[in-house]
Amino acid sequence: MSSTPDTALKQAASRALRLMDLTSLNEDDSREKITALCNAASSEQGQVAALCIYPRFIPHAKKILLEFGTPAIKVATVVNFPYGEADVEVAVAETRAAIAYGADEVDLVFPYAALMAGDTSTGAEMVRACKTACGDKLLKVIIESGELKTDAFIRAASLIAITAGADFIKTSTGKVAVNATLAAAETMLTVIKETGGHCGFKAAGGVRTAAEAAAYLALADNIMGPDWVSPAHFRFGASSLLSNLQACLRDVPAQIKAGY
Ligand SMILES: O=C[C@H](O)COP(=O)(O)O
Repeated sequence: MSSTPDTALKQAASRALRLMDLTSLNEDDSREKITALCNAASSEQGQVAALCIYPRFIPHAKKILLEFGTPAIKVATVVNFPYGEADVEVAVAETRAAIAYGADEVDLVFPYAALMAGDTSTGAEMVRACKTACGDKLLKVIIESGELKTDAFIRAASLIAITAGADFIKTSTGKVAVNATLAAAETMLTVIKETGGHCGFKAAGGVRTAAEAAAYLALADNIMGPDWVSPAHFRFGASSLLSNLQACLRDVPAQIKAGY
C-alpha cells in the first residue's frame, strides 16, 4: 500500500529530525542561547543527532545536555572556520583545542581556495593531521561546494578528503552565497559510493523545510540504497530546519525563518 504524500512527508520529517546537527554559529551566541538550543534539541517529536556550536560553548553545552537528561546528543564544533585557510598547524591546534573542550565531532573547513589555486596536497595533509588530532572522535570535512562551484572541483575535494580519512564530507559552512544544493549532494554522494560508502555525508546551509530535507533523503536513498542513511552516515546541518520539521509533524503550517 502506498503512502499519501502527507504521510510520506511526515515520515521524511521524522527521519530528518533525528539526523540533524542543530546549529548555532552566530556572532551573538551566548550561554543563554546555547542553553535554549540544548532545550530545543529534544522534544516529543524526537531528539536531534548533535548540536553544532562554536568551541567556546562546548563545556557549557555538555553540562546542560547532562542536566537535561539528554547526554546522548553529540556536541560538534567547527575549526578552520569559515574561510578554510591553508595553515595546517593552525587547523590542527584548533582541532586539538576542540577535543580538549570535549567535542564529540569536529567540522573542519577544507582549504578549498588552495585547491582551486592548484594546491592538491595541503588539503590532504590538513585532513590527515586533523583526523589524527581527533583520535576516536568524528571528523567532518566541509568542502564549501558553493565556492568550488564546478563538478570537477567538488569531486576532487571530496575524493581528497575521503582518501585522507574524513568520517563525513559536508557541503557548506552556511556562510557563503551558495550553500547546500542537490546537485553538489549528488556529486558528493557519488564519490562516497565510489569509494566504498564508508564516509558519511552532511548537507549544510540553507536547508529549511521538510520538503527540502525529504529531497536530500530521497537522493541519498537512491544513490546509496535504502539502509545507508542513519546518523552514522547522514546529517543535516541547519539552524532553522527543526521548527519546520516539528510543525510538519504536528500538522501546523511551517513558519520559515532564517536562523535558529
Ligand atoms: O553547518 C550548518 C550551517 O552553518 C547552518 O546553515 P543555516 O543557518 O543556513 O541552516
